[in-house]
Amino acid sequence: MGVGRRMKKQGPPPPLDEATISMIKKRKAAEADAKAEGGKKRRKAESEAEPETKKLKTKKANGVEVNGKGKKPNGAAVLANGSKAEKKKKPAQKPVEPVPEPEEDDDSWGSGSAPDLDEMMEDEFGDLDNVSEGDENDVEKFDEGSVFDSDEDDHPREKMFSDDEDESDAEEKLTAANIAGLSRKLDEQRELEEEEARQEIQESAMQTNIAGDRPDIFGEIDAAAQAGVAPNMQLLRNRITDTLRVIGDLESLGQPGKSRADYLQLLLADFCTYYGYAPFLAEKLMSLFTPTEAFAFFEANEAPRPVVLRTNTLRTNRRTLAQALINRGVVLEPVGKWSKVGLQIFESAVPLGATPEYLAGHYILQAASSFLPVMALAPQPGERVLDMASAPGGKTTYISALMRNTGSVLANDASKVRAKGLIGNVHRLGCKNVVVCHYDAREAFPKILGGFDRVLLDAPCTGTGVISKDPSVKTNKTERDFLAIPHMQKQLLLAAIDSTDHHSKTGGYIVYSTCSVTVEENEQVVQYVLRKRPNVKIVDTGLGGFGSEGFTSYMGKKFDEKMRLTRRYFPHRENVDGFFVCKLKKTGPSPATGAATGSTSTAANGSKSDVSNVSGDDEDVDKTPITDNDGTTAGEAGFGPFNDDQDAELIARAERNRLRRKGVNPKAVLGKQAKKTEKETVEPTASASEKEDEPNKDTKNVAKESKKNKKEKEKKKPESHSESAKTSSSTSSPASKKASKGKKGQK
Ligand SMILES: C[S@@+](CC[C@H](N)C(=O)[O-])C[C@H]1O[C@@H](n2cnc3c(N)ncnc32)[C@H](O)[C@@H]1O
Repeated sequence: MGVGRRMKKQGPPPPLDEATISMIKKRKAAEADAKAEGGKKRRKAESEAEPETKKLKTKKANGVEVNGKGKKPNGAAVLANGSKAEKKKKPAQKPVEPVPEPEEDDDSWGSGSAPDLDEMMEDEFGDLDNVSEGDENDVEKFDEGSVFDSDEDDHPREKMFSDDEDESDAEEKLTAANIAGLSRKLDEQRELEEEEARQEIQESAMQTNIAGDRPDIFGEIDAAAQAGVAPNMQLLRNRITDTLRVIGDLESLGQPGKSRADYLQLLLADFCTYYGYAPFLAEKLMSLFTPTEAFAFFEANEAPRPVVLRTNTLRTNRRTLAQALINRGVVLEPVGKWSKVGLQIFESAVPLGATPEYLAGHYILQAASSFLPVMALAPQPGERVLDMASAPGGKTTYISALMRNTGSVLANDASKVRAKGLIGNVHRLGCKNVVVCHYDAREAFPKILGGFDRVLLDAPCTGTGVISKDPSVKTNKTERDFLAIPHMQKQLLLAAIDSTDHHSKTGGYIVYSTCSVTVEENEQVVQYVLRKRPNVKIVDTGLGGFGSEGFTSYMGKKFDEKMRLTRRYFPHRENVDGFFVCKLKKTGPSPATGAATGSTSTAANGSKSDVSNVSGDDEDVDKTPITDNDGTTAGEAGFGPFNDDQDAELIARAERNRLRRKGVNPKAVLGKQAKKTEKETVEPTASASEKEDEPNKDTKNVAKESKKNKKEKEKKKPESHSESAKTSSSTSSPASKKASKGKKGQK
């Protein structure tokens, strides 16, 4: 694994890793000091403290509650004892928190207020303990502050993260091996930073002509162009930094006759050459930032984001998983306080996609930013959730885990091939509440099914937030893509809204997300649906202060004021993939624009939903195939309507296999069944009418009466006899058929 680059600082602030590494470093140094003081001294201190320790040990070993945190298993006590010394260092080791958690009073550590025993025992995994040990207050506070819907306080909330909680404060400690690994990585990183600093000094030495002078940057370009040589990348980079400096102080550094626009144009051209972007895309991306920040963004796109995995709480918990992976030589850390299930990987001696834990579904490799839409969705146990564009299922399986395998998740993806990968993940991670289908979501929802409590639309997008993963985005997207893809996103989001049950007691929420940073695919899409669907409003994502606010204006366009409640994430700011998350609350039924097709939909709870067919919207739906981030085209894998015959054959085969597994001969059972069915289809009307007649004697009497009348009529009209006999034979039972045959024979 290319650790060096992953460990690299990627612009201020780098929340995912730096703070924790220095914390580990400090801890290691403190441990080394302690060691140097000598084992004897420590042993002496320990033997002095033994009576106290023993008491605590015995208490824990017996499962006695400590500070109301609930019983602990016997095995935990030994480790708890072992980690005592480190816990006392905790106040000095407080890591940077990208998302402040309301229940944690960080200042209390510094202000000298005495933390209680459990606080003393907290470490990086300490965020898990409060919940797992049944401290409901802390859980509720966490949920309100960082995950749950802002306006859901009326509803008693289920604790969302208890599944991923760990019990033993002792096991909170990373092993010595992990600490050593992290420390080694830190040393490497320090060397790398020193090298970078040396290079920067060299660079600035080369730029001596800048200081006080007005650098002739444009002249340099002309000279290079005249010489007809390929640009020297180092010089190009220098010119970028020079240009930025001039733009920052145009008055004293700008060339006479050159405007800010000239310098920006030059900067854009240099960005394109240096980083290899199509000019229109570089311009689009540049327009999101100040020139200096744009540089940081382009720079961050050149380095991979940290490798992160999500603990599958349906199978294990984060501490157990961390320990198992550490034992396999993986160097890791919790991803940050904002997530209780993420682990950031620094180094691994084994392929992370092939460990026994991976194969057993204990985790999924998933970008940190893609946790966020699911956290914003905040699915509740027992709900009906639709994941509209779900393959390969990173978010679906997280939804399923948060719902603790209850309720139902309909995981849809237009691509059949990708849906297969999704099925693989669903099985591996043990998600039993997921149903997979592959429709074009614009057509299928809510037409086929609607009335969901929550809908996630993690929309197909241009992928401008994940350029570090897929650099081809720099050149393979056209200006047309930035019209066609937002168009599709709008249609999908309308479908998502119309598929949501505004009456839902627990939900009525829609989360829209993309891994793109352009305004066209984010704020503009949301603004469009707000106009088309006045029955939705933007609500707080519940993701706290992590990320930046969405734009309320862009290039002269004004957006809804609440757009600031949406969240943007950038590689250079949060050190995660570029991402956009918006949460909407449905407040009333959608306008019935579906009248064009006259369709009504079935709600996920079986009732008829307030359908409004998206295709009935007053816009044309552009069905041009759109390429996904991975280069495949949605629906290219033969997406189409269900094939009933094919399905029947598949169902029959599955049934035969099921019987064989049970040791039953399918021919015997199915043969009998087939005969029975055949029999029933020959005489369906008679038997059905018999059954219908049974409960009501009056009906029987009426039937007898009418038979009598018929017979009388037949006697009166012998010429019509043969006809009525035909009719009766087609609807009567075999017995009556025999009788009628007999009569005929008699005749
Ligand atoms: C960003 S990816 C989804 C990633 C997924 N949510 C996850 O977390 O693993 C977008 C997905 O949308 C699917 N897609 C594209 N057009 C679609 C459509 N019209 N209806 C449903 N899905 C579509 C693509 O096949 C692709 O898998």
